Amino acid sequence: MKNINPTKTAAWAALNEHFKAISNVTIADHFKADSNRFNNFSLKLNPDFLVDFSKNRINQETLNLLINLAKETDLSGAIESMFSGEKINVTENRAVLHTALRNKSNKPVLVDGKDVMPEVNAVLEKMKAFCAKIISGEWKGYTGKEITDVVNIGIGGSDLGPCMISEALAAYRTRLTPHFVSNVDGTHIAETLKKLNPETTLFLIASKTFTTQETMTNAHTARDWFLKHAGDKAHVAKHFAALSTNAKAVSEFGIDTANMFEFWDWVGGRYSSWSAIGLSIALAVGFDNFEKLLAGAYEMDCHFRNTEFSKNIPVILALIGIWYNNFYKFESEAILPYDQYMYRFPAYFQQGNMESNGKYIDRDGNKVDYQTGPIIWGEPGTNGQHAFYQLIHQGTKVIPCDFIAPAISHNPIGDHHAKLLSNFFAQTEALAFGKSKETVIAEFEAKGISKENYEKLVPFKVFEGNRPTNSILVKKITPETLGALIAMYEHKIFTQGVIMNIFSFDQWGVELGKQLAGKILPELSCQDKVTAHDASTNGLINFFKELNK
Ligand SMILES: O=P(O)(O)OC[C@H]1O[C@@H](O)[C@H](O)[C@@H](O)[C@@H]1O
Repeated sequence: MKNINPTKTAAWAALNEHFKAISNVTIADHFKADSNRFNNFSLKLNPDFLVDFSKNRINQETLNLLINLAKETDLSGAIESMFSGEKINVTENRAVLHTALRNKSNKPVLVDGKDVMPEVNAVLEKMKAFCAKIISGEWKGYTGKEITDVVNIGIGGSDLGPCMISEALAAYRTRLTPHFVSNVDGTHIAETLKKLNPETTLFLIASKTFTTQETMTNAHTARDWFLKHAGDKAHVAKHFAALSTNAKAVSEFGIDTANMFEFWDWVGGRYSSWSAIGLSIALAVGFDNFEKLLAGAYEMDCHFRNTEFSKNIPVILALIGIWYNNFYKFESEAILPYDQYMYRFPAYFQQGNMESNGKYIDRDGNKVDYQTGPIIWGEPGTNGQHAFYQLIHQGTKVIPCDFIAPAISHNPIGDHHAKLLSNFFAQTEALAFGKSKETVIAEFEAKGISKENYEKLVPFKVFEGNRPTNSILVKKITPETLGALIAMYEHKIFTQGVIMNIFSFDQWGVELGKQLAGKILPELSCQDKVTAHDASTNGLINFFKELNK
């Protein structure tokens, strides 16, 4: 990958000039100027997957210049570097190959001259055989009963993806009930264990490193709970499996390596749901659906790798994001799924995006003087409408939003879905086009309300509009569609990281807190007052100790 400061490119200078010329042009103006705007500013991955980006503050010139930026920063070269297994995660000296995990072409992908596909396929086969045994009931617990519940114990990338995907595909559930324990707060595991019978529970200890404090603490608590009931340590093999890159730590924990599902250091934690970390997904929705998820992601991978930038969905979404974050200085983006099953999707990409691109050091080790990753947040529609959309419509901050919806519901009850989707369509229309003072007045007058009664209310009821959105409308949230959607955001994040000249696949920013927590932990149980920290931290720790006396 070439290290190019995006702000030093000719495209950036041209974008600056273009921004001055266009910043007062509204989304409504853009629609007036182009009667074919919907067709010109929307793309399809396939007949069932549409991305409409027409309700943005862009015109063709904006896109052309942004595409020049992608070309000048060598996005094409970077895409090939990633897919072909180059060690683009430089600070950890690793390749970045979540795409190999769903490489349905099975064409070789080389890391250090060795094809990774045979290992990838072997683990998939092992997962498939394991799922078949557990789901069919052939696998029995220590008292001879079938497994009924699967508890994934992991955190971050070893939790958010498995949980989000298992929930998003809940309509495809097998007979197994999945549970997810992540927080080191004892409440999380305690409340989960209350619902479980040790005779019929399978624990998956999901940790790339198998050293993460939260996960190992929860794993030990789960094992103690299990052994309290089962007694004999020999029974652990029937009830614990590990998903990890660290075979040594797995066997030290006491899990038979026959029950270990391996992945590799070239799979980033937040990109690992496609690997053995996805075992809880495969158990929850069936291995065939897990494979369909991979196939959907592969479709998006091929689109991303082979499509020219002007028609490339993740690239276009990434460029629009850069445009807002850097030129308009809009700081956050909301992801708003109009699908209840997808309720964890925003949280998933909060990690996906913010842990990947929340960085102020560029690939040369210098502090950047431009914006890198945005703040990502969101909730499912329509709940958000009755909570925070007020600010999106009339606040002083502009928040570009992605609206995501399926045309067909898994639960077609009465007119629920029509109502849901009418809101989905209405919101992006309202955000883009708003409501003028004239319309507000006309509405009052149509109701026969006198001017002196409505006059003071008018400013509050005006919506200035011009709030940007993307709409992603798919036929149904199937495993394939979900796989494609996830891969779409992954590649958007990758594209932004490449252009912003940062390393998207490390996460050094999470280390300092862990390091300090490690120092503080023994201080919490010692008798003496602590004095080693700043006045605030000392004061807080000492007050905590007092409260615990
Ligand atoms: O899978 P592991 O090794 O337990 O790591 C879990 C998480 O640990 C966090 O510290 C990292 O920031 C995440 O990226 C990672 O997903």
